[in-house]
Amino acid sequence: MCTDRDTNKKIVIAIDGFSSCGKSTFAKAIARRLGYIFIDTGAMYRAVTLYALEHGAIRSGMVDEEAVVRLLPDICIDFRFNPERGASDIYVDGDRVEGKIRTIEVSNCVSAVSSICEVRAKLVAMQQQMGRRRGVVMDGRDIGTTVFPDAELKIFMTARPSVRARRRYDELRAKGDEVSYEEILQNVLSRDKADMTRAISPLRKADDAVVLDNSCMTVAEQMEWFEKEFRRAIGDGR
Ligand SMILES: Nc1ncnc2c1ncn2[C@@H]1O[C@H](COP(=O)(O)OP(=O)(O)O)[C@@H](O)[C@H]1O
Ligand SMILES: Nc1ccn([C@@H]2O[C@H](COP(=O)(O)OP(=O)(O)O)[C@@H](O)[C@H]2O)c(=O)n1
Repeated sequence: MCTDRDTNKKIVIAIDGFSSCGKSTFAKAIARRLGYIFIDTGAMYRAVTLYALEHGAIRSGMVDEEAVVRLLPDICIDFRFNPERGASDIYVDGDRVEGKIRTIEVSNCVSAVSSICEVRAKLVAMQQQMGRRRGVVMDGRDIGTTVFPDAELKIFMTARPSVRARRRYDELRAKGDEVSYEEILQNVLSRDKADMTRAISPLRKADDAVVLDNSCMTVAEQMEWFEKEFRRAIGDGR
């Protein structure tokens, strides 16, 4: 284990990777371990998508990019710490939307919304502002490449698509969502493709990121792996 002395040096930890591989779960556990702030940037793209759905900028699954851009100045996003969850919940215009942003309807439109240049510019600026004092763990698709290219520790997460789809399926079914495994797998695969091939800040491993494939790892095993990487990042040779 690292000592308190080690953790005094606050760094930025960037976690990027494919959809549903456990980025937020891992990032949250790291933030708790270090007393850092955890920021789920995917939740921000999902919140914009939900707002667009609720304000007519997405109809029958078709995203009207110009309409989304027109709505952008009105979308007020913030995070508030929820002691019950031990993490922050996301709010839009003062409403807690945590439960509404993880539906399959939002998942099916979010990659199209996140490819819009103006959306990325607004959210990246907010993310950079939130991490300006360091001491943050941020997860997403472009944290190590675009948001914090100077992050001291960059982790690129992956897991087999079937494993990722199964995890997300189990999670949604446990919440009572009537989804099929096949529909979740298709969503995971199509989002990966869209996120990797978009023009602006596509999903890719930063050259200096370390890869974590957690297909066969428990969260506890991931934390053991993390301790070593963290010590390396803060320059503690033990
Ligand atoms: N190492 C793991 N082993 C098994 N299930 C996991 C693991 N990490 C995360 N999960 C589960 O997988 C699902 C997706 O995790 P999440 O952190 O939301 O992924 P992401 O942020 O990459 O979309 C959640 O239900 C979570 O509890
Ligand atoms: N930094 C980020 C984070 C998410 N996103 C987009 O937002 C979507 C949802 O992100 P997420 O992290 O909630 O996705 P899951 O891995 O939880 O399914 C992704 O599929 C991307 O299209 C992004 O473009 N850049």
